Amino acid sequence: MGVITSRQLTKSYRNTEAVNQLTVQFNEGVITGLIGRNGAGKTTLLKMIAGLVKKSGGDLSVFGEDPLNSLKVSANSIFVDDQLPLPLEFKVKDVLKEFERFYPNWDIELAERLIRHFSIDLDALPINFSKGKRSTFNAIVGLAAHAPLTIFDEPTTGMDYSARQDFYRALLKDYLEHPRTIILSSHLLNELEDVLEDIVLIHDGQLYLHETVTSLKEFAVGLTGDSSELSSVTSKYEVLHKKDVGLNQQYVVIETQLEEKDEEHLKKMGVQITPVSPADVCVYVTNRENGGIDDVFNRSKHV
Ligand SMILES: Nc1ncnc2c1ncn2[C@@H]1O[C@H](COP(=O)(O)OP(=O)(O)OP(=O)(O)O)[C@@H](O)[C@H]1O
Repeated sequence: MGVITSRQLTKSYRNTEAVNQLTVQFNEGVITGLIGRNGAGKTTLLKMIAGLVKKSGGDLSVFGEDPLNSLKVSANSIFVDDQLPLPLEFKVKDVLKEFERFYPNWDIELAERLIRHFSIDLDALPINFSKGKRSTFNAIVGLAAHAPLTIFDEPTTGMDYSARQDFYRALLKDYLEHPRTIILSSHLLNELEDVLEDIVLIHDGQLYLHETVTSLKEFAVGLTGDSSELSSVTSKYEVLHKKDVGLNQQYVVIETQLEEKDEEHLKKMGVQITPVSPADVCVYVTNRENGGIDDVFNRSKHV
């Protein structure tokens, strides 16, 4: 079931269509990753969902209501990014106490346990935190709120690898204990694969794909081998990505799985067949029109 549905949703800023006629649904009780290149429209979309930004056109429904100025949406959701607006004089312990008033499901015990785990001082002023510490603190608040709709906009900005791994683990464990709808925007899909159930990929404000992580793992297949052998077979498939990897050798990524007879033929010809990670699929799908970075250096394409 879709807790959030948009139809032809648009947000324009002067000459930019940050979100462009986007029709998408986020499923209830699922952790969805919102993925997209820089400027794809992720933050704009998430802010519209949280009721923080006004749409320019189309329809958006969150818990059955237009989220802008909706008490139902603000009472049932939390939006976490790298800026948690707090009074300057608030210490960590003040924030934890204060949030109890705003979030009916606020889990102070979980917040305190996570604060201890991440070595955050209860008497510290969040305003003085380093970038990574601030993100960690905001992420803790986002988890402990146990809001039915929890939105994390690039929650791990500045966190070191170990803090990120701990956050993903905490997110998953807490979600299993308290299932709810979680949307998480990130550039680090390869780190998140095991946490996410669904992936929504947007590009230029539009929906590119909405798949489960499981099906995205089978979305494409990578082939490495002799260029002419490969082109004889791959011409009938949708090629997502191609690059030279040696003398007359290529790596080609095709959409969908190979037909059995093609697979047998390629294997006989010594072609290596490998899975393509969801993170790479997202990169290849959104690079389709621009080509890869190799094309920038391929002078013959620019003459
Ligand atoms: N307040 C604003 N005024 C003008 N343009 C804006 C504003 N907010 C966003 N944009 C533009 O809208 C587009 C989408 O921006 P948005 O921040 O939603 O992308 P994003 O996917 O979150 O990017 P990133 O991954 O870099 O954070 C960009 O071209 C951005 O410059």
